[in-house]
Parts: sequence; structure tokens; C-alpha cells
Amino acid sequence: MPTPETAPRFELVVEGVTVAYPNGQVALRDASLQLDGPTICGLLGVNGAGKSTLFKAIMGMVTPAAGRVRIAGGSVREAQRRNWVAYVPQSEEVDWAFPVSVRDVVMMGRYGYMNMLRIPRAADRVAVEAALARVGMLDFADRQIGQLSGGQKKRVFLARALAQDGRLLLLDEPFGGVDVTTQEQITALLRELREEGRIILVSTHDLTSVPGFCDQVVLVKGTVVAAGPTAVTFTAANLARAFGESVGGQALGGETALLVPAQGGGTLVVSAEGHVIGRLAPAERP
Ligand SMILES: Nc1ncnc2c1ncn2[C@@H]1O[C@H](COP(=O)(O)OP(=O)(O)OP(=O)(O)O)[C@@H](O)[C@H]1O
Repeated sequence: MPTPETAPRFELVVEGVTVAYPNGQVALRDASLQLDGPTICGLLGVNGAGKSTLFKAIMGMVTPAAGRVRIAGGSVREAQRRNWVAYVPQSEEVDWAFPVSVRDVVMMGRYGYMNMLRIPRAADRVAVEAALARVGMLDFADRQIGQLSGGQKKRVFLARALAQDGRLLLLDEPFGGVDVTTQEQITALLRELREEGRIILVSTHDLTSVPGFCDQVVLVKGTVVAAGPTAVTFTAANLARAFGESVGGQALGGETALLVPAQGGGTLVVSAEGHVIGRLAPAERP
């Protein structure tokens, strides 16, 4: 067993990754980033920028045409074998008609700890009940997964990730379509998970929450256009590189502010420091 001194640092390294889909679509080109835990990192970019593709590359669901992903110094396959990477999918990716209960879904987070027959042991059952309790979904454990609200569905998949006890958590738009209370619950839980030492990479279209929530940001537009601590990376200049084209690259007040699309419509005015300083209704946009 390696001692703490000799164990590799738990870090995620994406080195020059290019991903092309079978139809020839190059979704990511030469994308690089490095994350050391514990951290909450926001993954930001317009629709189609390549955020989900980056998640898929980190999970080994797509094989890069070039470059590589390293997790704690080892391969993606090795990280999977150790159950290190847990994933909360976008709601659109889930077949909600599938006849499984909430408890069954959360138990899937334990599959990596079971043998081929997938017979849960006591430790698996304990982990599932604890995860359900932690997201406040114990009372819904026997419900079919489709018979839940949008926010409850998110919490169930978060519970699946908790049951897996992954060290690297990937969340694809966990705040999409959830109410403010659920967003606050998920945010609080992710902060707890960070305190436990994990790396949390979360894609979001809610730019307003980024400065208060994310330690780091990765901005994507077909590649990683900027990555680093929020304080120095979530800037108007970098937002322009990631979102500029979609808003025509318009700036308010010279170079001090930028217009970016807001979740749920309208436009945000973002200062050079990355703070949201205003919101324009669609008709107000110059
Ligand atoms: N299975 C696929 N086959 C072909 N092209 C794909 C596939 N999945 C995604 N793409 C394309 O790859 C590009 C990146 O898509 P991706 O889903 O990674 O973006 P995204 O940033 O996650 O978008 P969103 O915010 O809408 O979820 C897009 O042009 C998309 O059309």
C-alpha cells in the first residue's frame, strides 16, 4: 500500500483531448484542464459547446481521437475500477419510464462494489439508505422513478452518486428545471461533499450562482477557452470568449461589462470582475 506521502495526488488532468462522434462531428478539440481537490468547479458554455462530451471523455464513454484523461495519475479505466468517478446525468438522458424504483436507482451506485450477480450486501443496503436520507428521499424509496418531480429526480441521481462514494463527481446541469429551494439544498450538499475532499465538476447555465458557488471555472467553446480560479477566470473577457458570439460580442460601458444570456431568458450584464451587475429583459437589450 502506498503511504500518504507516496500516494498520487487525487487530481483530474485532461490533456489535449479531441473527441469526434461517428458522424464526423468534432465536439471537442485539444481540450486541456487540471483540477486538484477539494474543489467545486463550474463548467460553463453555450448549448453544444462540448460540456457533456467532456464529461463523457472523463467517464470513458467516448474514446478521445487525441489526448488523454488521467485521474489520480492513472487511466480512466483504473478510476472506474476503483469507483472513483460518479455521474449525475442531465434529466433528458434518463429513461423515466424504465420500471425501477427510486431505491433500485440508488443501488446502481453500488454495482461497482458487487460481483457479477449483483446481489447487494449489508454494506450496500446501508449506503443506499444513508444516501437516500441525505438527499431527503427516504419516503420516496419505493416509488417508480418516473413518478417524481424534476427536483426529486435530481436528488435521486445525486443519491446514486453518494451511494457510489466517488471521489470525482460530475454533475450535468443539476440546477436545470429545479426550484430555488431544491437548488439551495443541492448547493449545500455539494459544499459538504467538497469538505469531504472531493472534486466536483458541475455544468450549469446559471451564471449568477457561479461567483458565490464555484471555486474554479472551466469555460468551454469547442475546446477549453479558459480555466482557473473563479476570481481570476470568471471575467468579462473570458465570458466573451465562451459566450461572446452568441450575444454578438456586445459590451456595455466599453470593456467593463458584457452581455451574456441568462437562464430562463433575458440577458445578464457582467462586470469585468465577473459579478452580475444587472439583468435586462429581452426588449431592453440594445
Ligand atoms: N452522439 C452524438 N453524435 C454526434 N454529435 C454529437 C453527439 N453528441 C453531441 N454531439 C454534438 O457535439 C457538440 C457538443 O455537444 P455536447 O452535448 O457535448 O454540448 P453541451 O455543451 O453539453 O450542450 P448542452 O448545454 O446543450 O447540453 C454539439 O455540436 C452536438 O451536436
